[in-house]
Amino acid sequence: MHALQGSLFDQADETGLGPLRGLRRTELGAGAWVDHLPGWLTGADALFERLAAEVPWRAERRQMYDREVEVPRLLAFYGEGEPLPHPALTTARTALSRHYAAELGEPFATAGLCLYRDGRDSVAWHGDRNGRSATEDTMVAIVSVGDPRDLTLRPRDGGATLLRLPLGHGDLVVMGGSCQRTMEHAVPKSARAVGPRISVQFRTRGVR
Ligand SMILES: O=C(O)CCC(=O)C(=O)O
Ligand SMILES: [Fe+2]
Repeated sequence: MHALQGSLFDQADETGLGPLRGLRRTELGAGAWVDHLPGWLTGADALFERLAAEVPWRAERRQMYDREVEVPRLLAFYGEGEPLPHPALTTARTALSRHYAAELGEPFATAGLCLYRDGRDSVAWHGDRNGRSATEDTMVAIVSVGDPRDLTLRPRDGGATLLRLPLGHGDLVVMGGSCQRTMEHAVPKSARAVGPRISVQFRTRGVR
């Protein structure tokens, strides 16, 4: 289940991290920004396979008006202090906490994981606004492995999509500043035939 089709290029056995100095920032206005670094991870195939096989993925249901619907992706969550499901994720979190220490003022603490099984899985427009992120600046750092999917961003108070970032195998994206309050993000469904993708979101304490 959820196996990678072998179409991806990165066959290194060990998952590793490149330097973060290649990060490029895009300002979105109103204090929101996005940092992007394609191909941060090497050996991303190995990470994908381990996560797909070993994370206790959960299907969730949510109330939508008068009916209960299946959330269109599988989920897992690792709270503060819980061991992460792959050592490369621990290394990644440490590297991100160090890189952003001065600007963020606190470490990344939790990891949310999503598994998009195919192009029908998605996440609808939203901000990660549960907790302090509803009122304070924060950062959400996302590591993406598996088939590429677009992350789209638009202003929360209306308006067209400002940015469409193709997130590929081993890529890093960081949403920062006011992004969770002033912008919304989504991973739209794809009509193309796409294989599975796993997203790992690192957040600070008290932010979901
Ligand atoms: O799949 C992604 O990279 C985004 C997931 C997301 O926005 C969320 O879980 O809050
Ligand atoms: Fe989100």
